[in-house]
Amino acid sequence: MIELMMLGTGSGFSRKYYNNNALFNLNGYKLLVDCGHTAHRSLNDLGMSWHSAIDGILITHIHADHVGGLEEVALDGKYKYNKKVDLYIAQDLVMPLWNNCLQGGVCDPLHNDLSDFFNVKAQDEKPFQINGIQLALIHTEHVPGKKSYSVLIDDLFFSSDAQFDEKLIVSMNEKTRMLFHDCVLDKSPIHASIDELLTLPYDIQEKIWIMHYSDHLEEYKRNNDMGKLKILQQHKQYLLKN
Ligand SMILES: Nc1ccn([C@@H]2O[C@@H]3COP(=O)(O)O[C@H]3[C@H]2O)c(=O)n1
Ligand SMILES: [Zn+2]
Ligand SMILES: [Zn+2]
Repeated sequence: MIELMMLGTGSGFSRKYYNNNALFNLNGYKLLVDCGHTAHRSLNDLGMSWHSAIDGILITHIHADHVGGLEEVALDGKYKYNKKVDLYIAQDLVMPLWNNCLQGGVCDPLHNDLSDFFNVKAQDEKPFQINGIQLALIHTEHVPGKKSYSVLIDDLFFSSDAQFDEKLIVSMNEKTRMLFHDCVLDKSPIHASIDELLTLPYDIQEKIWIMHYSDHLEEYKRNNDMGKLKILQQHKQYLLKN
């Protein structure tokens, strides 16, 4: 069984839709894909809290809309709930996450390693399993020179933040049933844009759910053709597989 609830569907600096963070239920294991700085407010809006709502977190890359909520999980986990969640992350992001992001906020003389706060499950790009469901990280281009990953979850593709890569989308279309893709409404050198996604044939567009969009989505939709693309909505529960 796979369910999805987006804690947010907004672009990096969205005020309206919160950070693009995805709460998957994988046969009962609750995996949060990316934990940005709005994740806790979003959970609170739903009457939930990270310590009961999350078993593990997967991080795709180091931008605040994807990692900004981790400090609370680390500190609250250690000092309030005595709970360490699993942390799935590409091997080559472990040091950047610790050195350039979390260490300053959470370290003290007794706790100076990511594993003091999380059950770190570093991954390469080989498939791995969570609760009987296969996942794999796929290195994708986002900011030039900065490591970033998309994720395959069973027969679902989740881009996180990625440039438009037609070859990758075509190959993922063959392998997967649904594609969740970031989509900016203006041009961007680091994210797929709606104009780029609309160059894809209709049979591929039909399988794409856009996310990580700008706050003026509704206005854009009223005035522009969105082809066959579907819009992934914040706080809506999707049953993706029985
Ligand atoms: N080279 C870059 C790097 C970052 N950015 C902006 O910063 C945001 C960080 O989160 P994001 O969701 O990846 O979106 C990025 C851009 O808005 C950008 O516009 N150009
Ligand atoms: Zn982002
Ligand atoms: Zn990003």
